[in-house]
Amino acid sequence: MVVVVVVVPLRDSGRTPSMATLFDEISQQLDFTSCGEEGTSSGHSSDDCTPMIHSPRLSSPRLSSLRSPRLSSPSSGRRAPRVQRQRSRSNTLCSPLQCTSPIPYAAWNKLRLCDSPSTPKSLLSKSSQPCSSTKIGRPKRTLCFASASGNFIQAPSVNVNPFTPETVRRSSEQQWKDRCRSDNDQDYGRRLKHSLTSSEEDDDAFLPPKRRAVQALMLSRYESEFLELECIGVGEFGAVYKCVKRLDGCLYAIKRSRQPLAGSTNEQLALKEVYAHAVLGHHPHVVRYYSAWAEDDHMIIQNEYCDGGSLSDVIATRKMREEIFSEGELKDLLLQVSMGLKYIHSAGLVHLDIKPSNIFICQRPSASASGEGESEEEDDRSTSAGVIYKIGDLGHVTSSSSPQVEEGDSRFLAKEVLHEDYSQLPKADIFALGLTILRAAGAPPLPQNGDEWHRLREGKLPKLPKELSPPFRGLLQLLLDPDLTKRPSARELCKHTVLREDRTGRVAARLRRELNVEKFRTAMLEKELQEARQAALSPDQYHCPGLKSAKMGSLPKSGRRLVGGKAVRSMSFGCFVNGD
Ligand SMILES: Nc1ncnc2c1ncn2[C@@H]1O[C@H](COP(=O)(O)OP(=O)(O)OP(=O)(O)O)[C@@H](O)[C@H]1O
Ligand SMILES: [Mg+2]
Repeated sequence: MVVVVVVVPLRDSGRTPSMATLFDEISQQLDFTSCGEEGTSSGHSSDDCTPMIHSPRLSSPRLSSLRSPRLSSPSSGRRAPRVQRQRSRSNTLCSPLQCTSPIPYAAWNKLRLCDSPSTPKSLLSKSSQPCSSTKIGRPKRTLCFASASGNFIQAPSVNVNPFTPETVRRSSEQQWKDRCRSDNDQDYGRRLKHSLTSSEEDDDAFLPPKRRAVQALMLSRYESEFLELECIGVGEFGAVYKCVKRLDGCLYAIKRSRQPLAGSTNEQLALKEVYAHAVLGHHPHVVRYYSAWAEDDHMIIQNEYCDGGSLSDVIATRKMREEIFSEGELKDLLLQVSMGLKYIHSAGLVHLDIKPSNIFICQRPSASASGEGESEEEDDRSTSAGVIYKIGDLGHVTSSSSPQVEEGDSRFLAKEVLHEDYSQLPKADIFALGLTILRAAGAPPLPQNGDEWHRLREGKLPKLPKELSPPFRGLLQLLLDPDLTKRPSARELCKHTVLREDRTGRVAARLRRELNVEKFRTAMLEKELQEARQAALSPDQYHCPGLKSAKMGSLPKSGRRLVGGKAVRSMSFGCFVNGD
């Protein structure tokens, strides 16, 4: 246990020191040498104290002129002074180099002494507990920050992701408890007592309602980390920008919510999107997520940039050129999106906003498109059409077991969702996927309501510019079946023969090639073996260091290659025939 005693030598000023003078004196004695940690205990992120990442490049007129006015104004009008204010505050409180002037009394007035044996660093880890509740043997003194109202400011708490398996488990446990509570009032008191004594804290820590609102605690990370190139799309929720990350030089799609977040339903949507991305991890057919943060009361999500735009863009372009997707392309599209959906559904989630503008295209396979999340169905994807379809815009994702449904686009909405039947939500994604394929096949724009809307939900397919083969049409019909139990699951679609027949041909060709290579390799080994046997039978004819081993029935050592032994090659023995 270390007790830090601050000795304040009072100057002989000829007057009794006031509290203000005392604070000024103390502030000159204290040395804030670790701004990263102490700074955060004040409720700011470590970004508040980052003079070392302040690059002169960022403030150069050339780059600032490249920044889009969309993100830097008009909001920057509000943001700039705030950033300035935070910088100056952090300089005063944090930077060891810039702590030359005394800390103003106003700032020190916000410092309270409270009872805790913690250092500022350990305070961070205990930030969820109020200072007064810290259990200690005897009073110790340390510094906490207090807000203007006199309340202690705790380090930012952590949001609860409702989609993690642990949260889902706890959430359904809680639901079960609630059900039991209403079923059996007599039992209620006993269980309440039990839950209070045993698991109340745990539940509090895991249940979503207490999640913290998104706060703009940070500086403009967007501007300092990214160079905006262009706006690539505007959706209902946000605008999406193509950006280069200054550090790694790679392209990203950065989505920024259009409306301020705090307390709005947009905030819930934004959080849902982030939660879902974070839980889903990487899959070749789901747009990859890198990071998310709040800035100026707007959510910013950094995603993989898909260079082919959205399926909706491609449908529009093709329509203009009077081109339509071939049946092979449509099958490929259906198969790839089914793989993405299979992955999402297997994580216990549903997308609920599948439509062409939420399916993205990568022309060139990126690192994330190869190797990660591969399953047995995808091993020959590289030989298929050459584009990768990815499911994006996870703003409506919800858990299939305890759904909180925010209906997606009504044009793609399954009827059962409208009727609030959430018993088989994955099948709503399948229905929306069926309509998406029909749009790609050239179906006219879908209605938002009315008779035509209902006709589609009765399983009546629209007229297409080019007839599809009966098996494929039959499959699409199944995806739109009014009886949701008849719709195939994403898993079944991934294995469906109609979608797999092309693949089967490709796999057969690849297997034939591999078989030929293996046959050739076997022939070479047989030849090698035969010659080794011959050498063993007539040892006088051979003088070879590997002969001994050849006699013992194995290949001559000198004939073996240490590197590339399995590669197909012309064979040569490194031995000499007597007399040569
Ligand atoms: N990762 C990406 N790569 C390339 N383009 C993208 C990407 N993400 C979004 N876009 C473009 O931005 C548009 C809007 O994106 P997104 O669907 O994520 O926003 P949204 O506001 O949730 O849309 P909505 O709610 O209307 O579906 C897309 O249709 C697409 O054109
Ligand atoms: Mg969208």
